[in-house]
Amino acid sequence: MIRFEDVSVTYEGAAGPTVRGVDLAVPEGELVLLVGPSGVGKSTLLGTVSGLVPHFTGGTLRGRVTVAGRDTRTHKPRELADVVGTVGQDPLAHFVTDTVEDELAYGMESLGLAPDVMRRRVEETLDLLGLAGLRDRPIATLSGGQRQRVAIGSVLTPHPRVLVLDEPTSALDPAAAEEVLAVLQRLVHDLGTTVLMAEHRLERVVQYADQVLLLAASGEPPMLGDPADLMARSPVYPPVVALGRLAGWSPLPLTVRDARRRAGALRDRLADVAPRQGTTAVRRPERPERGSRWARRDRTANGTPAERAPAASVAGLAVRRGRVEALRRVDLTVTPGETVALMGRNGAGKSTLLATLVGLLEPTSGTVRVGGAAPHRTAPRRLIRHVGLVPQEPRDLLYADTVAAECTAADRDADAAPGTCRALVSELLPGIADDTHPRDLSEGQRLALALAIVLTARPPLLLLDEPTRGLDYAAKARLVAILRSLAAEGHAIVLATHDVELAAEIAHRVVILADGEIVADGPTAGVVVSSPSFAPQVTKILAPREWLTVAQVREALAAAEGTP
Ligand SMILES: Nc1ncnc2c1ncn2[C@@H]1O[C@H](COP(=O)(O)OP(=O)(O)OP(=O)(O)O)[C@@H](O)[C@H]1O
Ligand SMILES: Nc1ncnc2c1ncn2[C@@H]1O[C@H](COP(=O)(O)OP(=O)(O)OP(=O)(O)O)[C@@H](O)[C@H]1O
Repeated sequence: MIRFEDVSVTYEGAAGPTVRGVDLAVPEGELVLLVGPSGVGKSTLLGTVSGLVPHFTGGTLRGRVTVAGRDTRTHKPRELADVVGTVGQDPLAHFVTDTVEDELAYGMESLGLAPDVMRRRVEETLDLLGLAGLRDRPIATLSGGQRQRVAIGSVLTPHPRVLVLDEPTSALDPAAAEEVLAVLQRLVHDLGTTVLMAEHRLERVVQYADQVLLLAASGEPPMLGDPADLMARSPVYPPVVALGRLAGWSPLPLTVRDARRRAGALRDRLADVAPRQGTTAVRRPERPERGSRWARRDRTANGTPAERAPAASVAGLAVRRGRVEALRRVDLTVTPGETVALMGRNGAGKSTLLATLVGLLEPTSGTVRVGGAAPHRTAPRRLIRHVGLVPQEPRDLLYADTVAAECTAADRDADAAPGTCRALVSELLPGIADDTHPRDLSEGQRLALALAIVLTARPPLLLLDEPTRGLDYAAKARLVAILRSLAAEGHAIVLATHDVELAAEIAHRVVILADGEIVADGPTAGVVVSSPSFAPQVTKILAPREWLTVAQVREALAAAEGTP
């Protein structure tokens, strides 16, 4: 259905091709999962199928890509619209109309479908993706995950034969992600739709893949094959595979269910060991990790010793956004050194709470204090000494023309030593060039830059909205290390996330929001272990014992082998 014939893409100014030697075919009626580290060229390869590369991105495409027999170089994206539906990483860039219902109908209108067909498909899609309650809403008022659902819905309604999806579940809550993947699988099985999808959170998707297309390193030819075979050699793999590799299981299980069946012997080996809380950040580190730039200072960002006064306190908070009561009766205290994961369904109010803590929204009632000040009444230049937010859309933070200029501005705004921000970028994700336009960065690279800009000011309260969108496992591990040493130094961290694996690794505490209210608040293991949606893979595999991460299991096995 999709044919790549000796394809390579070289962007202007790049030393060599970003993707090279792609010569393979994606068969009709299969779901093929594109896997690889951040910045390796996954979006680029997807773009050659939808025609966005090189028509919109620039660069040179060599070789030939055909979709249902049409050459994507000689057909403009809109001439492919009847066969290919594309969802990019940034849903906002994709919307053409103002409301949910119009957006779902738009693609069909441009293809000239009959009004009754359009009507029926819009209704079907609203139900399928849980959007019925939002049908009249202006898109501008939707939460991140709600937008992503609309973007997916809008490409489903015309029933294209091929779907090209770039991280379609990155902003979705765990249950919504499962629903969307089940819908896609049904299209593949029942209608013979062909799906080519890139995704970093392999724990969510690998079990749905008929084949995996692995881009292991930039410029290396990709490999197409059986998911379990390729997971055995891939540099990126989900926790279930990490556990399988650790335990020496072959073939590697890709689902929690398969892993549970194999886990008997592993459970026996772990029977006499209690999960140590120290491997995850559940127990606060007693001293900063050595060797990290983050640990060099033993005082908080504003130069005072870490104090025990709360980094943030919220009492009786309500926030109304238009017609929506986004938060109600919220009480929350975050102390220095504590990492809190804010979880909950799409639209539950997580971003609203972060925006209120950073003064972007005003409380409708109740009080919010950050470092003793009311954020919405504090001047931004003063506020950055207390609190910093990495927004869900890192783009919102980026204004300059180059990575270097962004970093210079960040150093200046934060009164940090020149080079501070740039060093952070390299620490998070090596290999980002100084003169790159932030627009041309890959999603993961852009997040690394936004994060570095905020961290430059070393705010005592650090807020992160979906910080692992677009990050591969290695970048995520580096982020975890950085956040842990910040917490150890006394920074308070609140992260809104759908990434249950991240919460298990790093959070001392999990707060679950539902419909604007806090419905659970407690130590991570206690909150996530009993939840089918929020439990990480290792927990599900080794239940009823409270193991959370592969790192915990690895440490326990090493200790058990070390003892006679
Ligand atoms: N329009 C462009 N002009 C120049 N360079 C680009 C452009 N688009 C992407 N690049 C570069 O090409 C490389 C691959 O980017 P791409 O977005 O394809 O990676 P990716 O594998 O999708 O990454 P991620 O997982 O972070 O989304 C990156 O180094 C990026 O900076
Ligand atoms: N500008 C706005 N006007 C009206 N309603 C809004 C506006 N922004 C957000 N909302 C609504 O407020 C509610 C909370 O949104 P919020 O973005 O805080 O959710 P969230 O938990 O961060 O969701 P997600 O996981 O999808 O990012 C949602 O129902 C959303 O549709």
